[in-house]
Amino acid sequence: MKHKMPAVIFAGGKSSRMGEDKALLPFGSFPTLVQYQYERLSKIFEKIYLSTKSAKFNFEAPLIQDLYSESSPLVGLVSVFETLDTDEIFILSVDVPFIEENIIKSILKEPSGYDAVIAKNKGQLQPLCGRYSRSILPLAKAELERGNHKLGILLQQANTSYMAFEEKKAFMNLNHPHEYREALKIISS
Ligand SMILES: Nc1nc2c(ncn2[C@@H]2O[C@H](COP(=O)(O)OP(=O)(O)OP(=O)(O)O)[C@@H](O)[C@H]2O)c(=O)[nH]1
Ligand SMILES: [Mg+2]
Repeated sequence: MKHKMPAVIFAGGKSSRMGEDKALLPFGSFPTLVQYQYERLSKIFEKIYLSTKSAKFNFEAPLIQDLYSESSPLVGLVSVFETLDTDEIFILSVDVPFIEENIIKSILKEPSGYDAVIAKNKGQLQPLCGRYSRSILPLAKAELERGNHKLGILLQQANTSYMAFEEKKAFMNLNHPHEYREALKIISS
């Protein structure tokens, strides 16, 4: 059975390190990385939204547009809770194509009651792979108003549960062109 908690793919960044919009890069057998992530999450979640600044995608999917002009995942997070009428969401970044179903499912199994349940891989925080509750919104909004966009700091202040993983590849993050090229080799092998 698919999970009722909505999932949101964050895909509204500037991709300044990639040099072109990474959400729209071809990936695997899909025309874009965002569609690849969307299809994978569709196996787990009933409903998936795309968090973005603009309607830039070439396939049908529900969008949540940013309500603020600054650029950061925090802007996406606040906009999601101010748009959707839902208590909890699962967030995944568009640029982690090798994230595994069992990682997501183990995060979903954690009891609720936290402001956030976030993956930590080899000690490194993965703020865009985790569950967020609406209870984090006042703190998130205050940080946004202060211009402090660091999710790590928000999570430190919140009642956050961290789930430890020791994965080699699953959290590989595509920020630079060489990381995209490496990911293309992995997906085609
Ligand atoms: N909705 C939304 N998503 C964002 C925003 N800024 C970043 N993201 C997403 O958050 C995720 C992680 O951000 P980064 O890896 O830093 O991506 P980025 O900001 O596009 O890339 P850089 O410009 O190289 O930092 C990516 O999936 C981005 O698409 C934003 O302002 N709004
Ligand atoms: Mg960024």
